[in-house]
Amino acid sequence: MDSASAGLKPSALDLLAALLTGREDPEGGARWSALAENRHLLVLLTTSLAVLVGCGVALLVRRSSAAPRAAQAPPRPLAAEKKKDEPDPDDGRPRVTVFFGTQTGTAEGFAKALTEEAKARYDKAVFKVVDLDDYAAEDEEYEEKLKKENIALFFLATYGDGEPTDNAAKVGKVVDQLLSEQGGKRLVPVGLGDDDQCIEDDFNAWYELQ
Ligand SMILES: Cc1cc2nc3c(=O)[nH]c(=O)nc-3n(C[C@H](O)[C@H](O)[C@H](O)COP(=O)(O)O)c2cc1C
Repeated sequence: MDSASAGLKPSALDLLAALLTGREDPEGGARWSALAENRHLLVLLTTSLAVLVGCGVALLVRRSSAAPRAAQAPPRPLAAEKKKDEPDPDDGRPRVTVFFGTQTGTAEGFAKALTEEAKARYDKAVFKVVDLDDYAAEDEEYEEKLKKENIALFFLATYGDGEPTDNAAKVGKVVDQLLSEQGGKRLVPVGLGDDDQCIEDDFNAWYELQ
């Protein structure tokens, strides 16, 4: 039994139910007249209804607009990107730096070929191929950094009268002397190639000696 049929004034819920269902029952007339009598309650109910509908629409809009944005910008991986000059973590493994000085890519190609082969053979060492131009900015910095190298290999092309390439200009001609001055020990003999013949054969001949 609802409040209307009990002869009581309709409750707010009764009125809301009537509004939502649009029901016209015998007692409905009494409900609507009660509504008309209480204009404040009517305003309150319609405002509440509008707010409810508004919240629902806002929720739908937020949900539908949030989905494509998430698809456009996938979350970045949490692991921090390694900076270019960040030192490698010292995990006790031998470190081999393979430098190249090149003008047209030949020396770089040999440096990378040897590194790939060495990586496959010695998986306990860490190999790094380095463009000499990117290694340091000043002569002193080259010396300081070279002192800290563990094992270093150099692939250097020469031009003119044995001149170094542009990217190796700072150390190319003096690297051998520089390293021996710093107490470096020669691990493998110097290999010389002559492009007038077949430089790949020269490289392979040196490589077979190792
Ligand atoms: C203009 C020019 C000058 C060169 N001068 C020399 C030289 O003096 N001594 C030498 O051994 N090779 C010389 N070369 C050969 C290069 O060193 C050789 O082609 C080398 O493989 C190029 O290496 P890159 O591609 O790494 O720069 C010269 C090549 C050119 C094009």
